[in-house]
Amino acid sequence: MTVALPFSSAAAAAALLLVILVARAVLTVVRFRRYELAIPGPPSLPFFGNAFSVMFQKHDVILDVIMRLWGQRRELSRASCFNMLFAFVSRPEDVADVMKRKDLQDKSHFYYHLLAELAPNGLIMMSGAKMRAHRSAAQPAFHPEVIDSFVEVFVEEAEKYVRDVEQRQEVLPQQRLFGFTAWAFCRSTVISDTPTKEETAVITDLVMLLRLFLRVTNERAFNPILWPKWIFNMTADGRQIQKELERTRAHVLQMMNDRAIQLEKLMKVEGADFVKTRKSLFDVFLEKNAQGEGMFSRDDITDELITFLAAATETSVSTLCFAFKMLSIRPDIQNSLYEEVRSRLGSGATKRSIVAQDLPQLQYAEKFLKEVMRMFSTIPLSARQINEDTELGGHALPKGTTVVINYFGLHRDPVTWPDPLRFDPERFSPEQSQGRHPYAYLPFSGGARSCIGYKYAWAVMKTVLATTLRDFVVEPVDDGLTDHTKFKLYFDVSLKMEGGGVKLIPRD
Ligand code: HEM
Repeated sequence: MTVALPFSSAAAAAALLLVILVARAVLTVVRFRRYELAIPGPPSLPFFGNAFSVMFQKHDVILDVIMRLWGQRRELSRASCFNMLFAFVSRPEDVADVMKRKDLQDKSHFYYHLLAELAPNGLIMMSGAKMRAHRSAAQPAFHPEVIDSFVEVFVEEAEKYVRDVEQRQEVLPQQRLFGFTAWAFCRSTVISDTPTKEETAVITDLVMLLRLFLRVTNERAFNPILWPKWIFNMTADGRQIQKELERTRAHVLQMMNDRAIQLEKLMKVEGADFVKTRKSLFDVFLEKNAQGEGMFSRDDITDELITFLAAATETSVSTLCFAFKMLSIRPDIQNSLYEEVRSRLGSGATKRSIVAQDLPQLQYAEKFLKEVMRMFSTIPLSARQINEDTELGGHALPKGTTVVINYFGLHRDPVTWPDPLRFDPERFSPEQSQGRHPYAYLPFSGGARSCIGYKYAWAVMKTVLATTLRDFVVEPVDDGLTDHTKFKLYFDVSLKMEGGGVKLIPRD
């Protein structure tokens, strides 16, 4: 028999429940605050933490705010926001600890869970056994010998790109560098033959979508109202991304399916060793799919194509844009670099294209690009997830904390880099590099989650830089940006600057 509670008893039960819930919430806030305040950091409020400093900012000021509040701190420091704890590390010793520890290899939920909406099964977001399987399958495609075999394609694309710039005589636009890197990537790792019209359209759409997605994701990461997907999908950007993503994914999947059929035919004609000798990244993935390996479904491979294309283009283009801008305002450096290029590739009627053997000889180009990536850390920040209560940099950190690796701060740390805002490629001469902490310079991150494509990136960047300098003088545009310490920097995953155009004046 059920007994109806009199109203007053129901109200008392509800009130008790409410008290318990409030008490639990208060205890959570108090416990969190104890952890938080034990770590040095800028002033913060209970529960809200630093939300009012960082959240709801426009995307082009977030980096400034972060660097102002946390960038100058060498010791591990904390940020917080709605009871989420963030630990910033920027000292080589602490960064080394993060890179080496097995329990700190998973990417953070914060930020990365938004990136994951682009390609949830891509390597950047993966963890555990699947991540290791994908990395080890991809690794052979980035072997130095394989990369050397791609240089011909990089050169063809670079020559195409310089001719294009020559004809149009325009300010060097990012868009062209995106075209160059995207095609160099696709022709070397996805589609071996001359791309069809349909493939061209798919890749062009994908590059446009990536640009939009990364810009919008950065804004969204710092706007909690847009964190729930269903709210974001109601915004104009959200609707556009959803629509474009569905369409583009379907086309990429179709491209994969076509390639799988083509591959099957080629393997019948050329034997099972076909993939082994070619080692194109996506052929290796497709072969694993054909062998029934569960970790390589066609959906996984589609996500990998999107992930690798984003990782390869976004970073290389950002670095190259800073490189060209620096050359335009530092004629002394440009002259040294040109001398190196001329001594290998010649000039005027006797000039030739770059070949793989030239790349290791471009030593000054290497020092210059290293200094570009130090001064303008291509990826200024990345983040890992703490899955169990732990200790880092002498501080207790609870499960759920996000560790933010501050490469931007690491690369401008005055202890490692005296006069850090001075731009000087000679910092990377063998003499000056001696004794430097091995984790003081990490443009490609480090440890088990380091950049898998770094050797590839070197080859692409050196090829396009040398080919451009062989044919053009890089000159500044009339934008008043003559001092690199005054560049207005911001990030949307990779570092960018406002403006940044240069003029390319033909040498001959
Ligand atoms: C200048 C060029 C490049 C720079 C500065 C760069 C930098 C980085 C950094 C810092 C990370 C770690 C990101 C994180 O921890 O979330 C990373 C990861 C990655 N990069 Fe690169 N990258 C470059 C070019 C490339 C290229 C050309 C490719 C492929 C062809 C590539 C593929 C990847 C992939 C797949 C990952 C994820 C690895 C993992 O999470 O296990 N990157 N890159």
